[in-house]
Amino acid sequence: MEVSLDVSSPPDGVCERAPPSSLRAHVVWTDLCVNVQGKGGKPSRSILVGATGYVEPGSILAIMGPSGSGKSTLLDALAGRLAPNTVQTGDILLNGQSKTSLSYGVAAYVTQEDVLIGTLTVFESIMYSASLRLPGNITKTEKRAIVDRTIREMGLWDSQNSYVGNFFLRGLSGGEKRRLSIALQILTRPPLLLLDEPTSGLDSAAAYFVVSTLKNLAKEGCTVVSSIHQPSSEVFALFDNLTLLSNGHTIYFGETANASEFFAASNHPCPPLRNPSDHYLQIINADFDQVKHALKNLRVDDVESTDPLLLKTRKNTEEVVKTLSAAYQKSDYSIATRSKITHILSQFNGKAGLIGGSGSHANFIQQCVTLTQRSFVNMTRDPGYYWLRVAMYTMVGLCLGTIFWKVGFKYSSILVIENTFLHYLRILQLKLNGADH
Ligand SMILES: Nc1ncnc2c1ncn2[C@@H]1O[C@H](COP(=O)(O)OP(=O)(O)OP(=O)(O)O)[C@@H](O)[C@H]1O
Repeated sequence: MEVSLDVSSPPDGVCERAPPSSLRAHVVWTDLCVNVQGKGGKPSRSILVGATGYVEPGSILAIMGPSGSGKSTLLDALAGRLAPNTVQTGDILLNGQSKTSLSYGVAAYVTQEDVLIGTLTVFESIMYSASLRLPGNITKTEKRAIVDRTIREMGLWDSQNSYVGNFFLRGLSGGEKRRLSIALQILTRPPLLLLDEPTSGLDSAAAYFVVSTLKNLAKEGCTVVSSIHQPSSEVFALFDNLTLLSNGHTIYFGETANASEFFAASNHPCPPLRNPSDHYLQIINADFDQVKHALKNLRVDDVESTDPLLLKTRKNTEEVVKTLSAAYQKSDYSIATRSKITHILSQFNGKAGLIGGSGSHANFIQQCVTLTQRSFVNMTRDPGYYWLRVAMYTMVGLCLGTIFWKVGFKYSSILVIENTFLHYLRILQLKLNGADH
């Protein structure tokens, strides 16, 4: 996959639109549980168990864990967008107050799937989004500057005139689409930015670039929470805090740099020269049990010599997860997390700390004009959506039109039309009867 990073404008630059201090988001969650209701009398299933943590403006939190460990569930709970078949207990507080729903502009969420319009170029996608979401009172030049800066920040400068792409149209690579999705969300500099696997589909250089950009947004005062799969050691080191989940249980929450101490104290030290994030994930990923089993069946024992963690000496993951989770609950890291939460909440004691979004998006007319324009561009460029329909309706028009061709304007013309229909019906009936026999 080829990505073009605009090295002439490194991400650590512009802070013109950082959220003001009144719009900074301190988020804490305590004893957060999410259960999925069972269908047809089946018991409910826990997908997040007693998660406790915090994230502050200026810092970036990584949510890591094997597939199905509950990363997206935690992000969804923080964003208030859990599925209707789930039940949430525990507290999520935004600036000390219970968060029911977030005001417009407070939080932005980059989902795991890219939701983009394939017929627009990168520039158009960001420009239309800017017209819809930036305040109506900013000038065209300011808007253009914000769009250009966002394109540069996400390393999309060289491909700004490329189409996003769809079934009919070859467009951006998967990584570029991912960066465009992020660009659309950081455009408004939201106080709280949640991202579900923003680096999936990116190579290590592009992943580093994206996370560096997120880190710079955090430095501007944004609160960033991101789930991430298998980061390189350089990318991993960019995160300030880490929450490690396995099967919904918290294995670790705390400073990223302290995780190695915790694992060492729990008899799972990270071997020298190993990427720490790979090490933590290998220990808590039950899929490696199956790898071990499969390799044992294939008698591939010599793999043990290169990676003792994976084969004979590997303990059952379920046991390891239970031990680590219990060790974390009793550890100083868990105590430190709770006392930090108390400290954060004490800042908002008695104060109305719930931030409201700027609410400053384009007015109704501006939205209507932008959406109509975007829809027209989309329709005219999409052969499936527009041109095929034009062809289909022309054909239908011709078929119906020929029935009335030269029938005249007399009363008897109605009979001619009726007879024509009856004639067609008779042919149809005969054909059907013929098919029956
Ligand atoms: N609404 C739901 N209904 C039923 N099961 C759900 C629901 N949401 C999540 N789950 C289940 O909960 C578990 C955790 O899901 P989640 O999407 O949070 O995992 P994840 O760590 O983000 O995984 P991945 O890395 O593969 O995206 C999975 O087993 C998933 O099937």
